[in-house]
Amino acid sequence: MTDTFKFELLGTDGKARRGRVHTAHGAINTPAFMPVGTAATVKAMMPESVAETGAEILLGNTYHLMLRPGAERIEKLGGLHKFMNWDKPILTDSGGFQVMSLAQLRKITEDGVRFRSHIDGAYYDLTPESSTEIQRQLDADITMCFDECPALPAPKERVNEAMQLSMRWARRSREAFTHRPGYGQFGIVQGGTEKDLREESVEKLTEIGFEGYAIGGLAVGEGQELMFSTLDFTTPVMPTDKPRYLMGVGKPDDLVGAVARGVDMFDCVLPSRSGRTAEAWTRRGSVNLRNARHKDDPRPLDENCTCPCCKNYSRAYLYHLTKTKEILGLMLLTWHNLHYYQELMAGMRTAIEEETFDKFVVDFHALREQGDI
Ligand SMILES: Nc1nc2c(CCNCC3CCCCC3)c3[nH]c(NCCc4ccccc4)nc3cc2c(=O)[nH]1
Repeated sequence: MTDTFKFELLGTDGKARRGRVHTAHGAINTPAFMPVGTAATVKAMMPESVAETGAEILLGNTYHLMLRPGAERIEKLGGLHKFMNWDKPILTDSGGFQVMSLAQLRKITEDGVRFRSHIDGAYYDLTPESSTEIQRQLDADITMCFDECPALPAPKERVNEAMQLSMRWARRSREAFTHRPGYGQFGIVQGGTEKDLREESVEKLTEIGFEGYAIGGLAVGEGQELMFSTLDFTTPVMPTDKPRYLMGVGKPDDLVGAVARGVDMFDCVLPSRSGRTAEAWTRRGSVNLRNARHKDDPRPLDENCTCPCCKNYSRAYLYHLTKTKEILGLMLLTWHNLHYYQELMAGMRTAIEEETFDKFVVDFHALREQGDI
């Protein structure tokens, strides 16, 4: 446990960084991948299994939890850590992004967002103040600013409007934040793929001052090349002594490319969601367990993987579980994918420490070109 929120930069290799974030509920080694626990659970996983994969922090979600079971209820029950039996750090997103992607109807005004719940059709409001308060009630170690993330492609004028609104909301979020030892709030850089807008957004957020800075507004349809080129001119102007969190990213090769461009933290539904759609991620690429070619295959998913799925089960068995829609299939594939993502991050942390990150990247891509896995 620690009493102050802080980021230690432990080493660098090129633009790649090795660090450690200290929070009220413990430390997070970076580069870090944060599994997503949308409705206070990482789907198909027990919390102790999530910890066993190596995850040191997971994500909760303001949008889902405010609708059901309600932030007040979770607060009364002792907060999200107790509610979901996870005693390590939790980061909660501010809900704005989920409103735009999930709610039936929504109206954005200067004050915030009014939306209709996708669950019961009732109307709700989310503002920088109410989002920040809900995240406090959830007792999140890391709170995200309330922002507006425009879908891409979008005209520069639209991207600028969303960025300027998000910067005004960032100041309101900061003013509503309750400073407590070990708890931090991250600003979210917006600006689409526009260099000048990204630079202005970083400038405005660092003027307000946060414990960390997220790069939002990406992984929304711009493609990997534009995402990487945006990182190329955004991370260099971000504070070096604070964590950088790229939101919603991503596939394994996205993670490697973004770490190489100076990103420290990531979250994505991909490893858990694809675990439920029978897609397994391995060091040699992805494997679709619905494919009949696995029907008689006695080999594990990945001979080199040490997860319970690869140690004890064959592809033939995983194919069987997939075809029969057995719950164990979801559990094993989710566990494998989260384990693989954590192994990938651990490998990058070691490579940066040993200053062999360039070789890590070469080996990572070479393995994936072999195909036929
Ligand atoms: N505030 C905020 N959040 C963003 C998010 C949500 C990050 N995940 C939260 C997490 C909380 C718990 C519930 C789940 C979500 C993003 N996700 C993506 N791409 C995802 C692209 C993607 C990747 C794989 C599958 C589907 C979609 N771009 C994002 C941009 C922003 C942004 O600017 N502002």
